[in-house]
Amino acid sequence: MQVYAIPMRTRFRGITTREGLLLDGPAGWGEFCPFLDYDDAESVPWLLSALEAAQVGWPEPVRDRVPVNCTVPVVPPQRALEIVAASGCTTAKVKVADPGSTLAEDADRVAAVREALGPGGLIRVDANAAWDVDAAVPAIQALEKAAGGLEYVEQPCPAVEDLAAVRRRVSVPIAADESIRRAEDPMKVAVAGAADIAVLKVAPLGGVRRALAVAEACGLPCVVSSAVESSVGLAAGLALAGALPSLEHACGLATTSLLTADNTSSPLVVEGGTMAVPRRAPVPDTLVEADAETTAAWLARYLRVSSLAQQR
Ligand SMILES: O=C(O)CCC(=O)C1=CC=C[C@@H](O)[C@@H]1C(=O)O
Ligand SMILES: [Mg+2]
Repeated sequence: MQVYAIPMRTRFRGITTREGLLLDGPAGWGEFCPFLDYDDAESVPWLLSALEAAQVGWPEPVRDRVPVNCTVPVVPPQRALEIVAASGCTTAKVKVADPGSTLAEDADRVAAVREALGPGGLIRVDANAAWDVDAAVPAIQALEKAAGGLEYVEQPCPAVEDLAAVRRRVSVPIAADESIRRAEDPMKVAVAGAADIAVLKVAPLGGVRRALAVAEACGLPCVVSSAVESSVGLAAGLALAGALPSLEHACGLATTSLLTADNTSSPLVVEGGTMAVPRRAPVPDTLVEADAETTAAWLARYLRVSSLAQQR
């Protein structure tokens, strides 16, 4: 068992260092890396996902490569343009509605992304549930105009009912993310007519097989998105994207670009806007080791969550 701490290139999801615990078994390596604001109960599916990778392995894929989007954090327009241009991707996801960014700054960021992609590229935005319905509608309309069209808007509001209300008032498709990965019942989204697309994150959903079951039950087109894991954990996201019966949208799996280093000398890389579907996770032979205090905290978290998982 190994604990890592990798500095990030820029602040993303409120963090500047990505930490996690790597564990291995007969099937290979898994990554247990719930964000620090997840409590022990919410961390159980993250552990189940890591154990699936280490002890069981993943279902057979139905494709060898998957299309991926590049991810644009809350950065100035010129930096956003550089990120997209360097990515080789034709789809970009832009973080918006961050406390540190105004709607005007978000609009400038998506306009710069459109300049980098050209008219044929696809732009999606992610508000991470920051708006209420009355703020979401005009904000989405403004961002759609600035972007010259949006593929979809991810989680504009917290509640499923609000997603449904926004969906009735805007022409941009709605993707559900937090309503899937942090929900007691991920199916509620489809039942409420709240989204056009389901965003699946393999770790919070408890592994590839559990995520495939959610995809089948919700009956929506799916996008697989990472939890900004190192390549060890990212492999599970690619395995999920590789095993989905249908895949109509680029996946948010090009996120090792947000990290300053990786835990392996065989990182999972983007080539021509796509990534290969691995059969096993890469071996962590270049671990970015965490300090003693961080290591002890993660080992203690692992033991607490393991105990909870065994009680299920
Ligand atoms: O989907 C992507 O392009 C990259 C992953 C990504 O956006 C996220 C990863 C983890 C948590 C969030 O910050 C964010 C998301 O909400 O999808
Ligand atoms: Mg999201």
